[in-house]
Amino acid sequence: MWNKIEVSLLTEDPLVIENVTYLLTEYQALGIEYEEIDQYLDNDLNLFGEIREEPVSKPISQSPMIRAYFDDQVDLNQIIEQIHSSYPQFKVEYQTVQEEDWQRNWMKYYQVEHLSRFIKIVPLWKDYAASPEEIVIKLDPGLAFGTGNHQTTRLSALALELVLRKGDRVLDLGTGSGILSFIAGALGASQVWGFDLDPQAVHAAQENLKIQENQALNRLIHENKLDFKVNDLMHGFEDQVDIIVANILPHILVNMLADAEKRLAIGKYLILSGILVDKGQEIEEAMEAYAFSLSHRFVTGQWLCYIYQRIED
Ligand SMILES: C[S@@+](CC[C@H](N)C(=O)[O-])C[C@H]1O[C@@H](n2cnc3c(N)ncnc32)[C@H](O)[C@@H]1O
Repeated sequence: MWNKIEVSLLTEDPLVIENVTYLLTEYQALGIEYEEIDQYLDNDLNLFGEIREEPVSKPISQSPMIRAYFDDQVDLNQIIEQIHSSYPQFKVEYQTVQEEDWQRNWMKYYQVEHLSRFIKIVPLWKDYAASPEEIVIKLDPGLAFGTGNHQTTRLSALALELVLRKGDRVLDLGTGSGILSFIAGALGASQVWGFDLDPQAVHAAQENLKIQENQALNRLIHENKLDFKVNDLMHGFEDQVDIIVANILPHILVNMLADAEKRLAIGKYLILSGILVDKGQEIEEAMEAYAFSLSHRFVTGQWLCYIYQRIED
């Protein structure tokens, strides 16, 4: 087992937290935690050790801190450089932590995620007494993006809950941990394909599939209706589906719209998530070139999720 590197990122600007979280996951962070740090400054320096224009003697409220963990094999300098080039306002510190300490912190951080009234994401090591109408997905959150604690996943899950009908065939692009594929399966999809460009994510999804089966959590999720594989978006995919769900960054999403139009019959749904509010217009303009009409637009915090419905050409 490798040791881990714990990277702490402190900012005075809470609005950039979600963006940086997204970046960190793209750089294969193994886990991400948030904390509100009390700032009691009794001198005239701000969080970054600079002289404040207006001296303060009373405690400054709270500042958000992100703590991300990486394997100590990663190129940390490159990651920090990339973060700083987009978000120079972050103060970054890091230290090496022992594997055991990391595990302990990690397990404390992950809790049951109540994605909706019905959909519950439960960390592998947690017990959860579900009521009969609840859907429980057990995941090992250490494996890939998609633990349920990111707003983009939550919005995609809500969109699936809204439009998925029993027997639907679903394509999940950028499957990560497989979370949306499992949700689709549990909601009654008859066949689910989960694709990801990252082989580690596909491996994680396959491992998480075994967890569902071993725990006999949900008889609707089983090997013969879920298929995970490495693929760039929906390249080479030739089946017709009822729903395509994709929680990926907008500049990647736009590359699959033409294929999505071909694989969805009239009345079927395209769910697009992973879109920062200020990128919404870009997606809406791109969608004008295709035979889709906007059915729903969900917003939470800084994130947007669209449900488009296929219409006649
Ligand atoms: C934000 S995560 C979403 C994970 C999960 N579906 C969820 O909703 O929590 C985005 C995933 O898209 C994958 N990805 C990025 N570019 C891709 C591409 N061109 N084709 C397929 N997957 C891609 C990443 O590897 C990552 O696992």
